[in-house]
Amino acid sequence: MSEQPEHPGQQQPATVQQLSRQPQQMAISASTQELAELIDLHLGQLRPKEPAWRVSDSPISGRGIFATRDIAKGEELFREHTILVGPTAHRSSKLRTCTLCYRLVPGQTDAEALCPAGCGLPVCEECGKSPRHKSECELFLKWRPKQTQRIDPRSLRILSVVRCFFLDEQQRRLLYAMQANADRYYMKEVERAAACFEDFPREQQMLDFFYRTICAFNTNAFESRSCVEGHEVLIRALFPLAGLLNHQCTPNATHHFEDGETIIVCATERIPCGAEITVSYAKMLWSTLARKIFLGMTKGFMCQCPRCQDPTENGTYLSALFCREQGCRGLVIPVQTRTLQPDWRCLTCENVFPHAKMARYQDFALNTINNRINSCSVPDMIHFINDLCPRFCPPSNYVLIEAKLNVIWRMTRFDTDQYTPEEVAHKDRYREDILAIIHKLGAGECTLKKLITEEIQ
Ligand SMILES: C[S@@+](CC[C@H](N)C(=O)[O-])C[C@H]1O[C@@H](n2cnc3c(N)ncnc32)[C@H](O)[C@@H]1O
Repeated sequence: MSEQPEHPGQQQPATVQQLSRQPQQMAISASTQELAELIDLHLGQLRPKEPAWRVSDSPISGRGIFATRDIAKGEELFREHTILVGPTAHRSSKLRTCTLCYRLVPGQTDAEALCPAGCGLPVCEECGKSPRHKSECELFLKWRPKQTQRIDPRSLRILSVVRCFFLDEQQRRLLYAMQANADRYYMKEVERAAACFEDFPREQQMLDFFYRTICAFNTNAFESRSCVEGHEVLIRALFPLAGLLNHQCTPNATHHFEDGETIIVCATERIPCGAEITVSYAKMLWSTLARKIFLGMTKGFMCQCPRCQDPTENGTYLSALFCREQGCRGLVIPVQTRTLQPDWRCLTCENVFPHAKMARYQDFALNTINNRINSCSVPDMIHFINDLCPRFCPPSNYVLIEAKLNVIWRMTRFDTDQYTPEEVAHKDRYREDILAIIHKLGAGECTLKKLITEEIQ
């Protein structure tokens, strides 16, 4: 459920193997009814008097959220505070960010940003005096951090998990009522954190508690990007209600963050009474195979939604590649929809091609276009999209669409006035192309549409 998933790539054999083993789910300690009650308590004042939704068992998977009346397009469905949150602590992020208010801590060095008590957590002067930091500081001090002059991303990342210590009884029940897909690999996060302390807890019960929390994070968490005093903050957060939203590739709802710790879910389409409310965990414009690989690898399921079952993807042909038969430049699309290694058929000459061959063409397009995205200026990118790509990639193919999106982002977010009128006209045309795809997919007022029409930044 992350905001900007990384591209899953295509057809590495390991991926296919990984996908064939479904993750085991850890025991869930509450019935759907109990879960619904715990969620009501968790929402507190944010629970509307008459919610437009209810929690119930889902035909898609496990539990889900359903409309209790007709919901209008664009309507806000709910807003919710997180129960567990902390910095993602990616190496690329600014680590000198206060762990409570997320402001950049003044100073030039890590040492200046770290809590003077030696707990190893960056914290601003004000938050350093708060009872919340005091309890976290005491716990980290007890474990004896090895690094006291440098911020260690491994110990910073475990903070969101360690915060499960400070949940009250009711919140713990809620945490244990959330789905948690097990994967022994997740234990690595605990091991990496343990290496940062002299006395990290070793008791099995404690390690199990951390492990389950990490599994709940990896199954349900949102990675939110927000802007605090002009600097970008990346945090991962668990929202028990939003975490119940199941996935559809063309969903009827979307989310955004008010601040990193509050999520807002809105309808992108009219949702009839009784329908399940869904969001997308993958990028809207990826091809079906790219989405399948990503969802299989990160969430352990194969989506069976209507879009996944339509080889034309509502006539968008996001997967299409060129036919390489002599004299034919028809569009080739995957035939079967329930496999990761479909046959592909040309819509013009009707020849059928094995997946391995088409996967090579797709990989070539992906790598070539990604290399350009990473190395080209905007004018070069426009020339590449308009004049070179059409030689090897149909205009409908999703990697070419991603390249157009990249040009739009760069032209609207950075140095907006340095482009020629022709370049701006190309950008506007790309935007129209993408809006037409969003329309064909039936994606309504999705976040992507709002982003490219600059309704939101
Ligand atoms: C964030 S949870 C969604 C809520 C979950 N259904 C529950 O009962 O708590 C994500 C998990 O739900 C399941 N899921 C969500 N969407 C799905 C879909 N379209 N098809 C199959 N499983 C899905 C997968 O097991 C996934 O790992």
